Amino acid sequence: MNADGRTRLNQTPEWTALAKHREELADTHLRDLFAADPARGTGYTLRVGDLYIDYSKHLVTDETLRLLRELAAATDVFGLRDAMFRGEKINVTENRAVLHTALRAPRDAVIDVDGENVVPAVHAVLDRMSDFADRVRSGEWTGHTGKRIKNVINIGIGGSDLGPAMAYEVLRSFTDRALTVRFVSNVDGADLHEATRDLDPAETLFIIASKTFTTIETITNATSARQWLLAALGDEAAVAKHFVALSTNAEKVAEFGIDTANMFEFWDWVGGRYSYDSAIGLSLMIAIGPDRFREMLDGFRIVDDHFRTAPAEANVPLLLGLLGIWYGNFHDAQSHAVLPYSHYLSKFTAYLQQLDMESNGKSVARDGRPVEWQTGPVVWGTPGTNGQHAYYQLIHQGTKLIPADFIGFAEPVAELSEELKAQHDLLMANFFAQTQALAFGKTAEEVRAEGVPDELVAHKTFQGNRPTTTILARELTPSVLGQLIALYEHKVFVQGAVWNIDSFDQWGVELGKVLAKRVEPALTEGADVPGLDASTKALVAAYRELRGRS
Ligand SMILES: O=P(O)(O)OC[C@H]1O[C@](O)(CO)[C@@H](O)[C@@H]1O
Repeated sequence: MNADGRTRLNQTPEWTALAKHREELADTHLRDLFAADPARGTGYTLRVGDLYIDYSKHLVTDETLRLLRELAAATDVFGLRDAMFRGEKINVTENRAVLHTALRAPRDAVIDVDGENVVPAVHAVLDRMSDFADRVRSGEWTGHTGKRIKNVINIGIGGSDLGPAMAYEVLRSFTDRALTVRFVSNVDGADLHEATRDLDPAETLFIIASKTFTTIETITNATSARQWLLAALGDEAAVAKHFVALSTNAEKVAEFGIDTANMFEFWDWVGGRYSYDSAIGLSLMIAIGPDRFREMLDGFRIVDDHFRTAPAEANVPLLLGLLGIWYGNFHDAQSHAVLPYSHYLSKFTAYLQQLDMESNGKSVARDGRPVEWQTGPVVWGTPGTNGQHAYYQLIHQGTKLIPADFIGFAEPVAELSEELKAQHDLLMANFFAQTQALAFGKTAEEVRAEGVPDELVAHKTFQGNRPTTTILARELTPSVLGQLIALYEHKVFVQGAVWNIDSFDQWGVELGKVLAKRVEPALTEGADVPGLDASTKALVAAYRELRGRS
């Protein structure tokens, strides 16, 4: 038993039953499963909102899915889900509610945290953001010298960067093309340099995005941005027209020198990696306009409602979470690939890396005891067609099992020329061909029948049996983006709930931050930093020598 009264996951009968079932299926190939059930291609599909989900190419039977759902029931995934939606403090190590779902709740919803309904505050901030975004977009909000704002630079890192940066890329064809929108995250000065070098400070608005407003990378970049602005405009008063803040920490925002009247608030019950539909999305809202931002929120809500109400057999986030558990815990899969067949989704997987790996990269259970089971996978991937010519070889014929999500759209983006739209069928032909090849492979007999010489048959054989989920939507819209993100948010939730870990803290990033602060004086002043290990000490000495400092 755990301290929280739960039987340890790997000692539950449901876990043992899955392990046994896995052995029974060891010799079953996807070819067998499809041969045994001609309706599998349509039967193993679900819909949520505008998303068509095909999970037929997974190494599962009805019995597998039943056993996985029993594991979810035994670990009370839906109980924890309801607690999350109710605003209970399920982030146990930080004693916080987890309420990103309140960010897209309708105006009349009531969600209490510590006895207070948070929904009116959410909508008040959304309304302020909308007003501000409209003023920037229309040119009513000008810079200090009266020039129109033409450039928006979001300075933030992690959850204060990846979400809006990803969504801006995804929805680029919906953006105001007259605006230049850039994202600076890296404390490497090159990032800010490249983002500002061709811009006029008088036309540039900086959005400083930081939940805590203490993150050193962001504060350092924001300070440099202010110097860049003031070097050109020479008047401290210019900051008020060129800097706004997105944060939970009004005190630190004021300390930095941004008027809190120019601050857009969010709350400690919004995790950084779950925050781009909060005030953190301001740069995106300026780019696409408030209406499209709200369409995106509607998309999130469609999947929230589905996750909250759909029965286990039809619940897509539950299914996707459980499939990941099937491979990670019962097939030793170490990673999960996300492979979008859309150029606009080029930053999608990078965003999911934080969402998934910062949430579920944990090795102690909620009761503080070490887990004895695998938790979150390594999430990776890039747009599919490029990946085909790079790392797909390993997915097809390597020794590792890599479950993958394929995401594609029936329609090309509306603004493409007819000629470029005509390329879409080729893109999607690749999309469908890849999951077929991964699932069914090519047998030695089929290779031989093509007249391939004996010595090459093994090389040209594809084992197949590589599992994939296909997620297909008609077109890439703000709503569909919201649906996709909520789908992955809740999938990550399901897995954390089964593994009994706290998916909403991130203590693992702290040590490096503390050490960086300690090491810096060793680099700059040659200070003798206590506690530096021999390797790091030698590296610091080499660095100083290379910089001519010793
Ligand atoms: O928004 P903040 O407070 O600057 O934090 C940025 C990021 O840093 C982290 O705390 C750790 O990397 C993330 O969880 C967060 O998204």
